[in-house]
Amino acid sequence: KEKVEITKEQRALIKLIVDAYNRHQIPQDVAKKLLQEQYSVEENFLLLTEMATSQVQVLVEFTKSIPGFLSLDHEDQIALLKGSAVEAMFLRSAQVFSRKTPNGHSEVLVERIRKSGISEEFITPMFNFYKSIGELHMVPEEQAILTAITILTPDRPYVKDQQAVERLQEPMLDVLRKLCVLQHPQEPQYFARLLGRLTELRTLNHYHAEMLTSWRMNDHKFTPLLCEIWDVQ
Ligand SMILES: COc1ccc(-c2nc3ccccc3n2[C@H](C(=O)Nc2c(C)cccc2C)C2CCCCC2)c(OC)c1
Repeated sequence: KEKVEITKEQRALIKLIVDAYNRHQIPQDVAKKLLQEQYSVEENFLLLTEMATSQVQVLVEFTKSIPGFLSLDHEDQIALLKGSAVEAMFLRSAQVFSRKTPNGHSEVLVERIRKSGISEEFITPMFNFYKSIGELHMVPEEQAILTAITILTPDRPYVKDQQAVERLQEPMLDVLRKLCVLQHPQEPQYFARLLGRLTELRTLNHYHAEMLTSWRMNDHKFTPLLCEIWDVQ
């Protein structure tokens, strides 16, 4: 049985990524806000665009802390951020969703999201994803490194030097694989299941623009940053 060991360098990499991930957290009060009261469809849409806008700003700061990212070609840096922002948002939403909200409250959260204004057809795939993330019971290290791996996806549109991105993603994949083996010894397939979530995440990418434009209200306003990141307006 191969003895899995995290090297000193890998421990330093984990610490660097986790610190950056914790440093750049958006106010987690969105779930609390949602539990407090029922908002109108318009208020929910505004809350969503505010949350998404601040999430993109947080994502940029987190990404800048990934070793080697700032040495990539500048246009490739933009392509990686643009290509992963929506996935990072859903990953973050899934983590907020599956965080231990006091029991009984998660039904309230589910109801609030169901009635938020999002079109019926997107609720099932979105909740399926949140549930599949929740079932993994990821530890914070895994969440932070999985987000870094999502950002460092070499085959995003318009990335020119994919090899350079692969060289940054590989050490992250290696350290995540070791973490999974050490944190979930009973589940040898845990690492594979974790990566499988990234595939599910990409499918949410396809719907996200329509999720927004089909929000049950008229004249959807987006911030300039969101127009950049989301394929809307
Ligand atoms: C594109 O369509 C989406 C995207 C995300 C959600 C979403 N899933 C959530 C799960 C738990 C808690 C809140 C959740 N959100 C929204 C939110 O803010 N997500 C969020 C963001 C955006 C950034 C950082 C962090 C988070 C949590 C609430 C926005 C206000 C209406 C209700 C959803 C969504 O719900 C209908 C539709």
